[in-house]
Amino acid sequence: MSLGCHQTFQFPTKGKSGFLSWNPLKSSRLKGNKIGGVNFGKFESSRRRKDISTRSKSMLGVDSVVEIEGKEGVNTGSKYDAIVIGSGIGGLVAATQLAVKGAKVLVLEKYVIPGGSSGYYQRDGYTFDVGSSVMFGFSDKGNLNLITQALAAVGREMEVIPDPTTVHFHLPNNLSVQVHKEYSEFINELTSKFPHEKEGILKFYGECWKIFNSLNSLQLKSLEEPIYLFGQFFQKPLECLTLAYYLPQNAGDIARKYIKDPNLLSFIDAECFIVSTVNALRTPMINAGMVLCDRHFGGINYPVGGVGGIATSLAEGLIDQGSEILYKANVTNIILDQGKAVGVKLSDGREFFARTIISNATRWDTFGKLLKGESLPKEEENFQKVYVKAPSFLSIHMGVKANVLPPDTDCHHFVLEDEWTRLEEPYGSIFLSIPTVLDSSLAPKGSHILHIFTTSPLEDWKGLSPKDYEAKKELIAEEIIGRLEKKLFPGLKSSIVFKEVGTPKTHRRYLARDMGTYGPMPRQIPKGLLGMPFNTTGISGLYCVGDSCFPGQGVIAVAFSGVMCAHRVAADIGLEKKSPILDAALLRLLGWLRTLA
Ligand SMILES: NC(=O)c1ccc[n+]([C@@H]2O[C@H](COP(=O)([O-])OP(=O)(O)OC[C@H]3O[C@@H](n4cnc5c(N)ncnc54)[C@H](O)[C@@H]3O)[C@@H](O)[C@H]2O)c1
Ligand SMILES: CC(C)=CCC/C(C)=C/C=C/C(C)=C/C=C/C(C)=C/C=C/C=C(C)/C=C/C=C(C)/C=C/C=C(\C)CCC=C(C)C
Repeated sequence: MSLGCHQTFQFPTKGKSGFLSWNPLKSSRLKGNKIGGVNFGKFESSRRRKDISTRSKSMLGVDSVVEIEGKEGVNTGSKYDAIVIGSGIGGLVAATQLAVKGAKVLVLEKYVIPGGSSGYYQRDGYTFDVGSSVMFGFSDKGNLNLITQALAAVGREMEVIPDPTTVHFHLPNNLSVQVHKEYSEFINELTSKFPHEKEGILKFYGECWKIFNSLNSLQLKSLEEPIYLFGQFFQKPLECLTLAYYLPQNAGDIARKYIKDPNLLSFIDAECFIVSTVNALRTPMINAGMVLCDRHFGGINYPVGGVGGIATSLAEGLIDQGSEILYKANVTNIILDQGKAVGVKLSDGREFFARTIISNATRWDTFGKLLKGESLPKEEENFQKVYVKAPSFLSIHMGVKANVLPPDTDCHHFVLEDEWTRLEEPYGSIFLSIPTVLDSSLAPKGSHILHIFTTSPLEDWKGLSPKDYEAKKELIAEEIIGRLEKKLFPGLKSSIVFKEVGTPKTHRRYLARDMGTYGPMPRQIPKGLLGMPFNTTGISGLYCVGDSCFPGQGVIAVAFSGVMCAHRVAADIGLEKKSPILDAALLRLLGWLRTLA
């Protein structure tokens, strides 16, 4: 796979057989369980898979089909009930949830494997996670374990390794805080650093628990579907009112009600920054409540074999349901007919049609690139007024000699050494994950993986000659590694046995995200989550899913957006209950609420 002189960061490698050499099945199991009255056991699905795959392949007659399999859909007009553009976790969850409801779905993915920023790649015996290795929503309890539930819906489960510490913070003034899985241990640790703020700490995190417990008590479906929404209000009025109360609020304001110490407030900024790329004053309280408690409730669990196994398992599960996924399928246009989205066109000229189109590309890509020549719908104008693209990032994937890590090193670290003001600056904060602390099978014996990343704008990498680009990558990587050597691991530089650096250009190219963006971030102080659009769009038949939809960035967040999207689409194509009159009223109300943000 040649990437041209601007990229050294290559995604999955091929094994001797010519197939992708990583076998996620070593960590993903097919469950022969009953879901929705249908048995999704192995025999049934593989039999169905066999006869369909031949038919679909000859129908398309193309070599670039990596997997394309299907069955007759429930639709009458188009061959598909839904086309999903992109196979990030958001797209895959929407696709699989629709498929288990009985829809026939086609997922079109530009790259050669599923997962997007939750994908993987392999080099020299290492399996690297492309993006974050911190998995929320992957436990075996509650209603918020959306990753576990998404896999189970298509008869899959993955073996996971619980992480005893979500993250180890290394902050200015030598403040070191380990976020233990046990809530009481975390609170003891934090209050030992800020004894004068014990009450404030308990009150702030206590409010987070109020939100988490309310969320965890609901059955999560589309907030744009009135029969479900009003039903939840009826069944759980207190919980729904609690969530409605917090919906327009931000974590920083609530923290300031109880906490005065500026260092502790900065710590809460760092807590929020790692999940929203902005400080607490700009982080929606609902999102803060979700992540600051899930890590203690269900805990952070790492999938054996790497994060890439989640997407691979979902894609396999989708096929088992008789739906299809096509790789190397770069969608360049969404086709409209009398203002309704009816199909897509690929860069190689092929066209596919469906009753609905779901875009897992960012809203900037969807409306800026895929809908050519259309004026921006009012809703999208509002979105772009409230949200901007967060910067991209620089990632360093390294293999190091195992003995450079002290015993009991934690898996995830966040480093900001000297000045709190550098938190949100490019290259200011460093994220570090060492997934081999939990799963040693990801690296050759005697070595560890270090995945280091830091925010970096695409502008920094524009207009450079190939030589200068390479030199800049080396220089910045050297500086970041030097900081980690000084702060955490003496001797780090000399222990490196493998190193690959990805820049915002790499992320733009491989994740197909405009400017390589990390996701949306509020332009100014937002009204919590109020301004974040859900899944319907101003174009009939077109839906969005992923991190530029409610509730925003994060694998668990996009999984929720996938669940919501599938429910709304299923109602619109007749697979779930729907009330056109209530729909129109709710969608108008939600549209109006967003204008208040
Ligand atoms: N380092 C990190 O931790 C990191 C980096 C970026 C994003 N993220 C997180 O990952 C999640 C994003 O998930 P997501 O589901 O929104 O999307 P995603 O960006 O992970 O996946 C989108 C997928 O759509 C494909 N795609 C885009 N445009 C396409 C086109 N025109 N034709 C065909 N395929 C196309 C891409 O190749 C990609 O596979 C969020 O949680 C985000 O915050 C994490
Ligand atoms: C409709 C209306 C108007 C109203 C009504 C009321 C109600 C009922 C409401 C409801 C609501 C809801 C349901 C909501 C929900 C929400 C959710 C689920 C959310 C979620 C979220 C999540 C998130 C945000 C997540 C995130 C995460 C992330 C981003 C992560 C990341 C990570 C990383 C980056 C890593 C780090 C690393 C180191 C440190 C190394």
